[in-house]
Amino acid sequence: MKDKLTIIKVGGKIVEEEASLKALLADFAGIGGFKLLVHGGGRSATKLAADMGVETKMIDGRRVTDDEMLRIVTMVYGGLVNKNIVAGLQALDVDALGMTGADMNILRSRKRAVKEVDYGWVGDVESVNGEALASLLRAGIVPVIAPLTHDKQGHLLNTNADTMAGETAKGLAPYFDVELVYCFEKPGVLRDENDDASVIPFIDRALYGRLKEDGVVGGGMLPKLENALDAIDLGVGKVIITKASEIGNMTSGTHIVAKI
Ligand SMILES: Nc1ncnc2c1ncn2[C@@H]1O[C@H](COP(=O)(O)OP(=O)(O)O)[C@@H](O)[C@H]1O
Ligand SMILES: CC(=O)N[C@@H](CCC(=O)OP(=O)(O)O)C(=O)O
Repeated sequence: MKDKLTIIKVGGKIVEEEASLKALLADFAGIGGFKLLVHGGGRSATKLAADMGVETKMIDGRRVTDDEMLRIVTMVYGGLVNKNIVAGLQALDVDALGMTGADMNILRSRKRAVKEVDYGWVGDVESVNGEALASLLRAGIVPVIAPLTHDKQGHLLNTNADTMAGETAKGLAPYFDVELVYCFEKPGVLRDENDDASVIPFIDRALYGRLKEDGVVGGGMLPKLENALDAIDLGVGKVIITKASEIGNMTSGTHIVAKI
């Protein structure tokens, strides 16, 4: 039997506020066994960009990343957000190691081809060095991964943090029994975004198609659900989308399944 590994993805709204991040890190520190954290920080990047007079453009939950925006996201994700999380976890006696996809070549990607949209310096993941991550985990280290990848030609690429989490989970599935938790500020995927009691308990690919068509899910929820469904199809044992305060509770939130 494989050892259990818990992968937590935490995004923008939680990481940008000191109090919610602190609470999340304390809950993460309390998770037993092997664990890994993938973080976003989209909102912090948008804020810094605005302070610098740089406009943000998002399409289907993904950031259009020109030269200037790549510099901003590298500073925010690889620097500010990542290192604050690492310091916070070290204070809780979690032996965290902050990494981007370029470090140890853990996530290599290819610049997204221009079709209807030119996303600029955005990477689609091509390979995950699961072995390197597994050896870090087995050495007692807790990787903290920022949403940046590289193309092995010297370029960093901006990569959606939900994709980073899904790809990391798939890359580690041969080594561990992986549970992937996407956490955010709401209690799960909601039928009515303004009603926290309307959590959809199970979503499979067919239901996702209908929810997207009906406009029930949109924006940042699209990459989350697409990556969650891919992870379930490719060997990840369990995927849930839930509230940040519920990361230790694998029965909460929305469960992503192959078939309802
Ligand atoms: N049906 C839905 N249920 C819950 N959230 C939804 C739904 N549809 C769209 N969303 C939006 O998706 C957002 C989460 O995606 P995102 O902002 O990318 O989060 P994060 O940065 O935490 O990953 C929510 O804040 C919400 O506004
Ligand atoms: C290509 C792309 O969209 N990259 C994302 C990476 C950060 C992210 O996903 O952050 P959250 O999890 O906080 O949304 C972006 O720049 O917004």
